[in-house]
Amino acid sequence: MNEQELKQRVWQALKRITYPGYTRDIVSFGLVERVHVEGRQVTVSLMLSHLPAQRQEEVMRLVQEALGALPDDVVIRVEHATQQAVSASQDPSHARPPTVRRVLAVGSGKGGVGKSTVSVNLAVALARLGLRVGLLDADVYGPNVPRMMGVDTLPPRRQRGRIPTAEAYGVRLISVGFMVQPNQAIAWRGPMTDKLIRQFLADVEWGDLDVLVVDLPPGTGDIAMALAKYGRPEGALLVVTPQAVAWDDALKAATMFHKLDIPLLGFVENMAYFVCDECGKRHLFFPQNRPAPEVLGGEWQPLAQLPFDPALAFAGDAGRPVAADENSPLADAFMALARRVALRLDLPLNKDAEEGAHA
Ligand SMILES: Nc1ncnc2c1ncn2[C@@H]1O[C@H](COP(=O)(O)OP(=O)(O)OP(=O)(O)O)[C@@H](O)[C@H]1O
Repeated sequence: MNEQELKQRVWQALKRITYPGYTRDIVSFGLVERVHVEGRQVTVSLMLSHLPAQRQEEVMRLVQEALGALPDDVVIRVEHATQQAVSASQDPSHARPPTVRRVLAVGSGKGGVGKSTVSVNLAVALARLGLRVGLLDADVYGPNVPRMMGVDTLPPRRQRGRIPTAEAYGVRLISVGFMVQPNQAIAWRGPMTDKLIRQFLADVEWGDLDVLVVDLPPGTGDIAMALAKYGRPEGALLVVTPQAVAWDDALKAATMFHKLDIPLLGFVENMAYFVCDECGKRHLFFPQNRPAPEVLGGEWQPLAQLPFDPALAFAGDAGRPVAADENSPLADAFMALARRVALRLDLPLNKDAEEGAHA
C-alpha cells in the first residue's frame, strides 16, 4: 500500500465513525481537520475544541479504535488540531467577531411551531430594550425571516468581500434567503452549511452587537453543529407547542444543545392557548402534554407562554412584527421574554428594563 492508498484507507475508516448519538459521521460534521501521511506514519488532526471535554475524549478514542485496524507497521498519531494547524479562515476564533458580545441560538425540534416568529419578535423586543441586536436567519429549509421583517434585499456591498446587513425595526439582519433565488430549493450538505455559517459570522458587517439571535432550522444537525463551532453561543432557546409530539422533538434538540455545550436558557411555549374574541374565554386546542418536571430538571417554568393569535400570522406575512407595536398585549409578552433572556445572557439593561425582568 503506497502513501496515497494509505491516506484513502484512513479517510474511509474515519468516514465510518458515527458521531456519538447521531447517525452522521465525524468527517461530514467537519471534525477531521487533516490527514497527513509520511511513509508509514499517519497523523490525524481533529477539530474538537468546540465540544465538551468528555465528548472530545470519546471521539479521540473512536478514532484510535477505527485506525487500529490499519496494518501493524503503520504508526498512528491522533492529535487536536492546533490553532496554527488550522488555516486562518477555518479558525473558529476568526469566525465570530469580538464585537459580537453574545450569541443566542433559537431552535425547535419540530418545524412550524413558531421558531421564526419568536426569533423575529424577540430580536425586535431586545432592540426596544435599547440593545444592539443582530438577527441571523440560518433556517436553510425555510428562510422566512426577511418576509417577517419586511425586507427583501440586502443593500449593495460597500467593501469587497464584506457582506452588508439589512436593517429593520432597529435590528441588523442577514438571511440565507438573501443568498438564494426565491423559490429555489437547495439541498444543503454538511460542508456547505459549515461554510455558510462561518461566512455569516466572519464576513458579515455586524458591527458592535450586544446579542446576535440565530434562527436555526428545525431539528438537530449540521447548522447547530457549525454554529457551536464558529459562533460558540452563550445560550439556546427552544420553541415548542404544548403537545407530546412537539416536546418529544424539543427534548432531542435540548440534548443536542447539551452535547454541543450550549447552555439551554429555557423553553418558549407557543400557541399555548387561544382567547376567543366572542366569549372572551381561554381555549386550549393542543393536548396539554408536557414532560414531567423532573425530565426538565425539576421546577420548571416556560420563559414565555404565547397565545395562538391570528394577529401574529398576519403581522408575519405583512412584515410588521407585533413586538414593534407599543400598544399590543402580544408585544408586552415579547418584551417580557426579551427581559428574561437579557438577564440570563447578562446583557446590559438599563434599570427600568431590569426591574421589569423580575416581574
Ligand atoms: N402564536 C401564533 N399564533 C398564530 N400564528 C402563529 C403563531 N406562531 C406562529 N404562527 C404562524 O405559524 C406559521 C409557522 O410559524 P413560523 O414560521 O414562525 O414557524 P417555524 O417554527 O419557524 O417554522 P419552520 O422552521 O418550519 O419554517 C406562520 O404562518 C406563523 O405566522
